[in-house]
Amino acid sequence: MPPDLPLARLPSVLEGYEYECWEKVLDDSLTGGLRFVNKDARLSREEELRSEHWRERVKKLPVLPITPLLKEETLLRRAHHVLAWIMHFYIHTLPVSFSDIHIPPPITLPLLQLSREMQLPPVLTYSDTVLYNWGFIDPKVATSFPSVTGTIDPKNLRVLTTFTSTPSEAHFYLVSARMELIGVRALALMQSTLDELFVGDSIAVRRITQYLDKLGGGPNASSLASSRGIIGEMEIELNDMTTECDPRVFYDEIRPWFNGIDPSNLKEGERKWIFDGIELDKMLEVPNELSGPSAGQSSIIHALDVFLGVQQYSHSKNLTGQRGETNQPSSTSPSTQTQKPSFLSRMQLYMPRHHRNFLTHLQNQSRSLRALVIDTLASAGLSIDGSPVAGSSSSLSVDSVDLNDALALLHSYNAAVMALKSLRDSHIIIVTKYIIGPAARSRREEQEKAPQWQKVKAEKELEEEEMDNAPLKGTGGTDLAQFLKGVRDGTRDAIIQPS
Ligand code: HEM
Repeated sequence: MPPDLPLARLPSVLEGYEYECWEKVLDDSLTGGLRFVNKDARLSREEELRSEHWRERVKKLPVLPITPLLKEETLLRRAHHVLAWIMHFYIHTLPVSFSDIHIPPPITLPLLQLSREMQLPPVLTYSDTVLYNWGFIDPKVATSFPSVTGTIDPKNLRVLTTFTSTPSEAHFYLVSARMELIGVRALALMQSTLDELFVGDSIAVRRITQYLDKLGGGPNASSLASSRGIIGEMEIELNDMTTECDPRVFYDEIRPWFNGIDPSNLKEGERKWIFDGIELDKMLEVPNELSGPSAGQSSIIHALDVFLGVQQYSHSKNLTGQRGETNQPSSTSPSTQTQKPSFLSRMQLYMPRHHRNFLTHLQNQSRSLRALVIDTLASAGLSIDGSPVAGSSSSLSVDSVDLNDALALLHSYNAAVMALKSLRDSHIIIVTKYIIGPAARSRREEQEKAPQWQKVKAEKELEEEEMDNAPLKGTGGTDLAQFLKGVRDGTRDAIIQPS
């Protein structure tokens, strides 16, 4: 989460350019009751006209330069937020037709230029829907907290922009935002652990054990503020999704607005997105990453994976999220010939650039936590099952660690890994409730409506899909159930077991 409050509005005029017109068009999309359009949408004539009128206004916006926005990161973030929301509203309110979707130059040019500057795709991302999409309910209470993200009261957050103005949508973003806030404390513990790893002596081992207990609710966590640890707190927050986000509203009304496309692999019936006016700026390239937002683009859980040395099990390089793959550590997977980027590396493209850099920095640490655990066990005379263990760089020299200290470190480390696995268990339950279940319901309803000859065909298709490992797609085009279970099971496999 950014330590600064996200900008709720661009300045009306900046260096003589009126950015207020972008904000106004976004305001009107929010208050104008624009409806999502697909082949089943039944819009009244009045709704059609309203939506058409709004899109005409978008087309007539002036093409504004982004130079005045470059002087502050918060301006860039707000501008990306505003233009990406307008673009999704624009695309998803267009009448159904067979022709390509044309995004008008007043959106194309500044959005592509901003995205180039920010190294983000020109599409709605998790940072637009969560990281930079909040304000305080009560600014007075907020200012009584120091301006450090870890101390923001999660109950004092409100959402700035939604597609549907439903409480379900606001809650959907707020749960993620609160998880990010909890995660800020995890980042602080990671930092302290990295410092101790540098020292690497027996005192460092004891301190790291305590940090891990705070993170994962390990054996000594009962004496701490939260016996579930920080990862456990994140899981509790995730489970709070069900209190105010209605799965039906989420699946039918909210999620469709997030839809992006994979330009290199359009699905049947999907329309190409053409960025009109792109040729006017020679520096711009036709975008090839246009998936919609997904919490898979959050860096906090990936950071936990990398920090715990779990990612080579949970997110092997071969795990692309595409159909029919297994989640094996990359060195042992039979499918090394795959050219597709891994899920993790694709999602990183949608993260703010400094989040991406942070993950790379974590990954490139010469001293890893997992290696410390293994080396500490070795120094206490314990070995690990079987041949060399992935994650042991053996660059540490941990001398004469007491057996009890080594075991305490091991148990705390394993508890943190299991806490992450448990978080993923809960996530799978949530995804089942919010996507897999409703998708099955909607397929059944479609089938019931269909004439008899189509029913026979649909039944066959359903059977094929079952056999093909439930190939329901996630936001980022992942093969959902199989992918998420692979990540969860991979996390569990990272447990260290001394022989
Ligand atoms: C209704 C709530 C949620 C739904 C329906 C949902 C759905 C999904 C889906 C479909 C994926 C697969 C990747 C993709 O195709 O985008 C995914 C992955 C992921 N989601 Fe969620 N998600 C929800 C809430 C959250 C929250 C609140 C977080 C935490 C910030 C989160 C974190 C992740 C992560 C880290 C992944 C990558 C897989 C992994 O590392 O385990 N999700 N989610």
